[in-house]
Amino acid sequence: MPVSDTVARDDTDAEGDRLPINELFASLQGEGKLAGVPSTFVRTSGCNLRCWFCDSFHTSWEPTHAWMSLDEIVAEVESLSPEHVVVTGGEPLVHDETDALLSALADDYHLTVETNGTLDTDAPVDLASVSPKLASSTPTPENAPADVDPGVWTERHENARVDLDALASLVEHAAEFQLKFVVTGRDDLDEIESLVADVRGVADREVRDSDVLLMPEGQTREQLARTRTEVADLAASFGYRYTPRLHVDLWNDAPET
Ligand SMILES: C[S@@+](CC[C@H](N)C(=O)[O-])C[C@H]1O[C@@H](n2cnc3c(N)ncnc32)[C@H](O)[C@@H]1O
Ligand SMILES: Nc1nc2[nH]cc(C(=O)O)c2c(=O)[nH]1
Ligand code: SF4
Ligand SMILES: [Mg+2]
Repeated sequence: MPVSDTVARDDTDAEGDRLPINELFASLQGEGKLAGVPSTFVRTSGCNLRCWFCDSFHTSWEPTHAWMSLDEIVAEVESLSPEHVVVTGGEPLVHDETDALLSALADDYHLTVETNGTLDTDAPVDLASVSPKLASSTPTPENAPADVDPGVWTERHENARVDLDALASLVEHAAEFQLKFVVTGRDDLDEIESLVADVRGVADREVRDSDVLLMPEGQTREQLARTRTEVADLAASFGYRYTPRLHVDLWNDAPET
């Protein structure tokens, strides 16, 4: 599994606000405008969507986690050396406590939030890394992960996956932003063009083509090898930016990478 299926820590009995944490580790940012930058990753568990391709199965379809207090999370982040912190999930913004975590870290770190763009935040964020989900992400009985029946999630995911107000708020609020689309093939591009036009229509901030990133779908090196050249060619022909998935190239689907 690309994220941890069992969690190597105990629930805290500390006082105060807590978050369900699937993993907390140092690595290189693998995706987006900051690809290659040493970063500490805080991965919350739990999501309001169910992408069929989710590379973090144990935060969405089958969540695992330990409950950690915000003080414990901050202390563990401090014990690792990177100046950049990436708060991800699951969907980190489903938890009210994520705002408090971001506020606690803001003075000392560059903060990236990885979000599916359906929820917004008032907390301080340096890079809003927004990955709106396309129709091609919707789970069906045919594409769902092994041993999973998507059930109500086909409709729930489809209804919830795009919220233009939340997208506008995220784009306007953070110091910097990127719109990072997971691309499965040429058919995704019409929806990306239309969604980017919609965001330009509602957001009170310029969205440049270079803020739009196309990322190949693939949880493993083998899967990425099948999608990345087509996605790179699409980025070149549409004038958008391509982002690799460096961590998959380097460490395949190992946990804590
Ligand atoms: C696991 S998600 C967590 C953050 C948030 N829930 C989201 O979807 O943006 C982290 C990043 O991985 C991307 N991702 C998930 N599964 C993927 C896959 N199979 N191929 C490529 N990117 C994937 C997401 O689109 C997102 O940019
Ligand atoms: N190395 C590395 N870079 C990443 N960038 C975004 C990630 C995520 O899961 O949100 C991620 C991840 O899981 N690992
Ligand atoms: S929104 Fe993110 S965490 Fe949730 S299922 Fe999709 S990729 Fe996974
Ligand atoms: Mg990841």
